[in-house]
Amino acid sequence: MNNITLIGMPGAGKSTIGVVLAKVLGYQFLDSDLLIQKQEKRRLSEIIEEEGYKGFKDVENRVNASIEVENTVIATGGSVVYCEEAMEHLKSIGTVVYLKLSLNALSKRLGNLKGRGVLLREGQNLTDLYEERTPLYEKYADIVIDEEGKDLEASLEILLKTLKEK
Ligand SMILES: Nc1ncnc2c1ncn2[C@@H]1O[C@H](COP(=O)(O)OP(=O)(O)O)[C@@H](O)[C@H]1O
Ligand SMILES: O=C(O)C1=C[C@@H](OP(=O)(O)O)[C@@H](O)[C@H](O)C1
Ligand SMILES: [Mg+2]
Repeated sequence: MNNITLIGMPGAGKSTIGVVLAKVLGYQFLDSDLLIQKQEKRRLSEIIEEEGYKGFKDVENRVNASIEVENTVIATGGSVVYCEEAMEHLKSIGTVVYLKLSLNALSKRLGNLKGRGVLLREGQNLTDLYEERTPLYEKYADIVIDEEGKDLEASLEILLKTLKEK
């Protein structure tokens, strides 16, 4: 199926770039974080607070693994790469694009991680998270887009060019 799924660290621009990409391609746009909130009738922060780290991942896995769409840009939450079943499903319904940004650039872009609802285990910081997740983003990516030093327009341009060449 002809979908494009965006993965990457929180703050990489999955939601921001995703909606513009969908417009340019004439696709639908789906933010799977919002789908989780809709299905659970709770905000992400409430799910994390009430269900804990593992509970949130179970919800995230279930919701993402159940997405059935066509011609859609799907912006995922940064933690979806922990969900094996969901990732295999997303790979089976389209192209997975990793929006890659250095730790340095991300830390400038992101404010308070907890306040943003980033899924952190006890004692984990942004560096730990980056090191833990980078191999997973790379493992699942069909395409890697390096956003370093690029504004939104430049990132979008290279993404469109890469998709066309594929
Ligand atoms: N080149 C860029 N591409 C995408 N977003 C950018 C860029 N530069 C700055 N930003 C900002 O970074 C943030 C990305 O947030 P968001 O789209 O919510 O990311 P994600 O969904 O990956 O967590 C937004 O505030 C956006 O304005
Ligand atoms: O990376 C994370 O741990 C998370 C990122 C959030 O989405 P964004 O990646 O869109 O910020 C959201 O899914 C959730 O709060 C957990
Ligand atoms: Mg997002």
